[in-house]
Amino acid sequence: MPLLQAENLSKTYGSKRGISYEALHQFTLTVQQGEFIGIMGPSGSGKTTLLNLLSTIDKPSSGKIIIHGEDVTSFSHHKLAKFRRKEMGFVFQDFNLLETLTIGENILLPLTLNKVKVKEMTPKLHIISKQLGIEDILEKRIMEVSGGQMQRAAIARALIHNPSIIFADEPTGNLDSKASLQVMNTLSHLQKHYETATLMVTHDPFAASFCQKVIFIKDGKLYNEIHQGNNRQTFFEAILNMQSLLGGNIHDLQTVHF
Ligand SMILES: Nc1ncnc2c1ncn2[C@@H]1O[C@H](COP(=O)(O)OP(=O)(O)OP(=O)(O)O)[C@@H](O)[C@H]1O
Repeated sequence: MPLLQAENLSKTYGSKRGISYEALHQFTLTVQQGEFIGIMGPSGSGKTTLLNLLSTIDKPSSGKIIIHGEDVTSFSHHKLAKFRRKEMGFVFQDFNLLETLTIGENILLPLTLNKVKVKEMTPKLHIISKQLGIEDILEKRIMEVSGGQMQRAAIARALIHNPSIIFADEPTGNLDSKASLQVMNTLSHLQKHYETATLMVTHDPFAASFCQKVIFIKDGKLYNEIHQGNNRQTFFEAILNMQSLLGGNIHDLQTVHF
């Protein structure tokens, strides 16, 4: 059974003046356990809309989302919130870490919200922070660490409760190329290690080259999908080609060191 199945998802946004806009049209997608999928497409093509629907943050206008065999579109608000806390992890472009907490306390948040006992939390924090190379900064606050360290802390927070799926929205959007490489290396290594499916929206072909598969969206519909195969450099070039077919951004054609 697939981990997630989205069937004929459509989303129409309405405005107060009565003008409506269909951002996503009958979109179908299957995600297997542990799969790492990139979502790309021109600005306004519907990527964030799709991520918000699949992560149950927003409701589709029509269509179904089945996760672990359950139709989550029929869940109550309360049941969805609980389901998200248990099954999902989130990584954002601007890290979304709380300034008043230390890095360690930020990473522990999902366990705190799930009411896990303190004595169970400590070993989990130790393991995940070591895997991400941030065990020395757990006592520090957000202002005292680099962007790359913040994003690695956010990845630790997304993984610490062993979710079945991570949703990442432009995780390298605020990072320089060295930090992007570190973040993508650790994210792809750990999602494999924990068999956590990962859906990542990105404009960055270098980040996308770490995925097993990239789907391209145009005008709210699936345009194409390409698979990594064995060579990340070749996959990166295939992503660039697809982006130029779609009218990609010239800034994406940067020099990348593999
Ligand atoms: N709340 C909303 N109300 C009305 N229209 C919206 C709303 N959210 C998004 N849209 C429209 O839906 C379309 C898809 O938006 P979406 O944010 O999903 O695109 P995107 O591919 O993520 O774009 P970007 O790469 O620029 O972030 C756009 O035309 C956008 O203007």
